[in-house]
Amino acid sequence: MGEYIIYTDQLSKSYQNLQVVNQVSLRVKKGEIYGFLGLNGAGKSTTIRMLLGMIQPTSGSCFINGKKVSAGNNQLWKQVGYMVETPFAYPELTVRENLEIFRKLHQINASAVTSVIERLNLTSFADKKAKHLSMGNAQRLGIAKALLHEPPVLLLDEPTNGLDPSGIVEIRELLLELANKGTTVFISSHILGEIAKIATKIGIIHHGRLIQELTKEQLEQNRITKLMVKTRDRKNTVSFLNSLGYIVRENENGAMEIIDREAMKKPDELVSKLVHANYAPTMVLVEEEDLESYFLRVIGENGGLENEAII
Ligand SMILES: Nc1ncnc2c1ncn2[C@@H]1O[C@H](COP(=O)(O)OP(=O)(O)OP(=O)(O)O)[C@@H](O)[C@H]1O
Repeated sequence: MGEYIIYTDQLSKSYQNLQVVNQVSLRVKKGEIYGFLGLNGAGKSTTIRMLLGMIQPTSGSCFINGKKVSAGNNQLWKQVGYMVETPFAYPELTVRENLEIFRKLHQINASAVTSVIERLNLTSFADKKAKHLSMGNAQRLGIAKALLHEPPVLLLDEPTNGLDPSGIVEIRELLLELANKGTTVFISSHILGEIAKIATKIGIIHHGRLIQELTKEQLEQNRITKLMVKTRDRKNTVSFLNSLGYIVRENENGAMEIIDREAMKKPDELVSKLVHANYAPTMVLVEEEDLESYFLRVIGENGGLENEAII
């Protein structure tokens, strides 16, 4: 356990008969950015709330920096900065006043507020009431609060919700900088593309189970390529390809998309079969599976999307 900053052992949570987190064993090392991915309702927030001692697990346990997480462990809060789904703020108070309250509560030095405001690009909103902030800036305030005491561990639930593209880049760079300095970052999202840009490790949770845990490098290796083909007679080409055992779907550009490991290895063979059957391709493209497709494929291989909100 020693080398892990965040460690959970068979962590489980049930509500009535519904098991929402099922024997999740997470291992996160110092300085790692761990991307915790899952569809809506997969169990991400419940796991994060257990890591923060906000919810009692039904069974199993979690440790942060070697200390067991429990509701009464006040020391834990010094180690962890967190932001869970809705960034917490006093709506009638300004950004600065919100941060001041937190600063006094945790006896942090006075300069911390101004520096975190600058860091999160909130200077021009510092005197604005929290209730008048845009969703993206409210999110920044939430992250500012999490960072105020410069904790060694950051737990962020969907931190880029509501941020515009430049805000997403800013937060990404900030998290990378923090991780480079040794902060351990645990970040949940349902958008793999965004997480993959910064995460050094990725865990995929589905129906409460951790179905895959892999490093950035493994993710690259596991991504499969796909073959895209266009012909002049799409309908019959699809039937022909189906008769050969290929699963074909139409993509948004009207091309036929074939995901098949064997076909990828020898795209020329597939093309020559098409030519011989009089379905000569007007376009052939080999494309690497995008991260979103990878995520959905892994989930599909583990029980599929039934009863899920599609992301
Ligand atoms: N207090 C509760 N009582 C009953 N069921 C709950 C409770 N809290 C969460 N759940 C259920 O647990 C499941 C997991 O919820 P959770 O919020 O952990 O998912 P999530 O992965 O964070 O989803 P999202 O991306 O939508 O936030 C959901 O089916 C949810 O309805």
